[in-house]
Amino acid sequence: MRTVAEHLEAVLALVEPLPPVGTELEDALGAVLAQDVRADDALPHWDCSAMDGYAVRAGDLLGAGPSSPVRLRVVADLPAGSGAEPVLALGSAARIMTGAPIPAGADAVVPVEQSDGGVEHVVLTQAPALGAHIRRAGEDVRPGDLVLAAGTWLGPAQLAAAASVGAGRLQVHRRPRVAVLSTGAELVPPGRSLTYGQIHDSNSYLLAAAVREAGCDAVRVGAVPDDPAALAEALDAAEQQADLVVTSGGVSMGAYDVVKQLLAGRTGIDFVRVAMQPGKPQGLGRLRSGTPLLALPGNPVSAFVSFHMFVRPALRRLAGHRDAAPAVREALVEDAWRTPESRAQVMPVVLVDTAAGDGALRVRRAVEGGSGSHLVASLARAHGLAVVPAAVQDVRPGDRVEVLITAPELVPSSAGSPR
Ligand SMILES: Nc1nc2c(c(=O)[nH]1)N[C@H]1C(S)=C(S)[C@@H](COP(=O)(O)OP(=O)(O)OC[C@H]3O[C@@H](n4cnc5c(N)ncnc54)[C@H](O)[C@@H]3O)O[C@H]1N2
Ligand code: MOO
Repeated sequence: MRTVAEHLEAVLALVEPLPPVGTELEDALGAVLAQDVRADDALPHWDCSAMDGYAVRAGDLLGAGPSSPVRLRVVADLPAGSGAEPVLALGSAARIMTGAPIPAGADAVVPVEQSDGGVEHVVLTQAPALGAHIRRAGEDVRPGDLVLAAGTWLGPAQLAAAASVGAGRLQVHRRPRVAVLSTGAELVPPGRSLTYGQIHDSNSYLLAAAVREAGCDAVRVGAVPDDPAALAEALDAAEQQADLVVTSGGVSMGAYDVVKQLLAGRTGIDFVRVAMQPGKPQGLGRLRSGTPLLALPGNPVSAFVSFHMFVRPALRRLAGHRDAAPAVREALVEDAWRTPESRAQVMPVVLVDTAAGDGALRVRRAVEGGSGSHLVASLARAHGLAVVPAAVQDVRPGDRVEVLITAPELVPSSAGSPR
């Protein structure tokens, strides 16, 4: 048996970041940058006002106050976007709006609230400090600064940073495309009725959705029967249209384990046992045209766990993330359970509110008494997966575990921030 870390390394060796493509900023959400973004210009571009008010020479207002107002001539009106370049002589002011460039000669801004709001002349009742309410050029970014480094994930704030330095198009790693298929003679699509012995295919929905949630495109091929010829045909089609093929089922010891039957003899494909519960049997390798394949076990919880432990990191690497490991959070365990000997255990858990007030995340098993890899409907309750190392045999209340949050939207706000 190989360790989780060894298997993850073997999985990651199958994939590389996808090549860069040019994209409009608008379409780049969730992609990973394949270029550095630098600023040509300073940001702010020039000294500008942080308030709606009057640009002044502070020296004109020494001693100004509510009982000693000072009257200045207003020589310009400067809305944001104004290209005017007035010069303030002694005894003058410019009406200025937030974001407009500070005129030459001005060295402070007095907010409109400290004035009579005059248009030709203004009466000011405040002596501003030198530089008051002026945003300085280059405070945010200096010319030539690195704004976003290659490898950065692009969320809303990152797109705004790119936009602010004028980058309208970006080079990003192409979004991974993943073909998902499940295997099993017993599988029937949801929406159709079952005969005795049949079940509904949930894994192809589970895995396609997990792929999409990870920011990738999924082609859900659906269920393929336990027939090697049919599977060969489906895999040939899948590998032509995908950067990665993910299957579920048919990798264990059964007489009809079709994935293993078809692929076990092929060079470049291995079927291995990973010291992990659930998710012990795993297949991996390259299909005929070199497309990587990850063959996950068919039990739904095993497939879900395998996705988060192995497929998700592979997707992150394909997508261009420098760090393949998704973020984990440390949590305190509330209940107790035994774990299998010498195997890491990945337990579906919920985050709970204990009103302890110490800010720590606390978890309990999502299913009382069980880590059964067939408990697919119960899996829907879980907020995350606690990863218990192989060396641990007993998990006790108060123990610390690492938790991969898988459903942040389900976590009640009283349980603390899941992210
Ligand atoms: N003799 C042994 N039997 C089994 C072993 C073993 O070591 N020796 N390992 C067990 C473990 S652990 C797992 S995990 C499973 C993995 O089996 P397969 O990957 O071959 O999966 P299947 O046999 O095809 O299915 C297992 C289980 O999951 C259900 N299933 C399959 N696909 C779907 C789907 N798309 N949607 C919903 N449910 C699905 C299937 O009906 C089975 O109940 O092997 C153990 N056996
Ligand atoms: O390893 Mo299996 O994945 O326990 O159910």
